[in-house]
Amino acid sequence: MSELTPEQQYELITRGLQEVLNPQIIKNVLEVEKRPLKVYWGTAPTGKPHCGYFVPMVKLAHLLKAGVEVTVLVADLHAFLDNMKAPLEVVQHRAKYYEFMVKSILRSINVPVDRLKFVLGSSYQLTPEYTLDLFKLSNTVSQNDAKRAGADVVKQVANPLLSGLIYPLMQVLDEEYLGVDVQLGGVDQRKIFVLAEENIQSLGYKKRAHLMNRMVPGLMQGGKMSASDPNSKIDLLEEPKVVKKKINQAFCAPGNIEENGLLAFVKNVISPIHELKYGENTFEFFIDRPEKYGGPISFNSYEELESTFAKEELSPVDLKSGVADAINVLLTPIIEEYKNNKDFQLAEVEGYPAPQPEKKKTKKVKNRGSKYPGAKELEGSSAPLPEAVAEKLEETKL
Ligand SMILES: N[C@@H](Cc1ccc(O)cc1)C(=O)O
Repeated sequence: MSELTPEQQYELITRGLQEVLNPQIIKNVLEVEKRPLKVYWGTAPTGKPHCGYFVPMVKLAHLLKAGVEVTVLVADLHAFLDNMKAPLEVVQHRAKYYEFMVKSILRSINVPVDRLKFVLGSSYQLTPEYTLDLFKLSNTVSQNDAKRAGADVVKQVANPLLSGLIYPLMQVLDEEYLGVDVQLGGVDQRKIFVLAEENIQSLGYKKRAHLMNRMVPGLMQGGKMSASDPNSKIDLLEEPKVVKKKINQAFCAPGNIEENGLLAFVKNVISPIHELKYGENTFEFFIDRPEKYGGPISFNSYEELESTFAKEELSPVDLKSGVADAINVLLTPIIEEYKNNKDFQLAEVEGYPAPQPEKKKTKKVKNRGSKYPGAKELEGSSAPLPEAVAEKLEETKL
């Protein structure tokens, strides 16, 4: 159990978030029930994770520090249902890459990963019980409401498929089947969270609280860091020189602190990571500025960096160089781990770790009050890669 007081736990759990829905549910667990809070964060393995991933990772770090029991849902079926962003045959294999990535990022910011539980969506979402609940929910939620709920999450296309309506309903059910008190996600998940709050009780299940992270703005003007626009994002395995190049091309006008994806990244990613790594209220931001522009300079608080930039005492070129260096420092340990881990590399290239037909390592999840005790942990789940899948993978390479 955590040595923190309920107030300290609550502060860590909600630190830096954009919004919290139903905070009283969280407070009740911490203050009245006095047991560890259970939270899940879901991710659909649709492509290569980018630097925006640091935001939920920082939050998971806060949650673990606060003594929360954290489950990471690798939502393979959701990746499939999201307009086939990942074909069914491929998606489970790609899930492994996501698990490596999440663990690697957390280790890179000094967060122990042994208390994290990974669950693969398809391990419980195909059970008769879940299916029946899905049918029940589809009798409660209107097509319009389901469509609206998915609007910021499900890829919007000219001829929307029915799967886009099923997607949000399943995200609602996951809260119950993962046995949690709270769901965490980016603020882009808000409409699905509200759908859950409004409908889950119709199935006789309890309403959950919702924690919402800020979105990391993209590097170009306007919009969020998006997997579908390569210039707006930096991949987690990006080469240092590519990082420099992309940051150099980023939108950043002198003195403009409002539309500034770089400052937002420092504020929402680099600053909380420094706090996690070096202790509360620690911020060190160094810019190796050439002598002719004033020489090297460092900042001890984000506010100082921001106000110096606002006063135009720090130029966009120099800010960019500092941010690129800081990002490369963040990525180095992840790239190192990737280079040293064959399974991680295979998972990236093929979306799949080496086949191990003999040893079936699938573990049963200890039932921590989850609805479906058969939910499998993702670790070690593997099946041989059929030829057809290998071909599909080739076609759909990230
Ligand atoms: N909707 C989430 C993924 C997700 C899927 C299912 C869940 O239960 C939770 C989250 C995303 O956009 O990344």
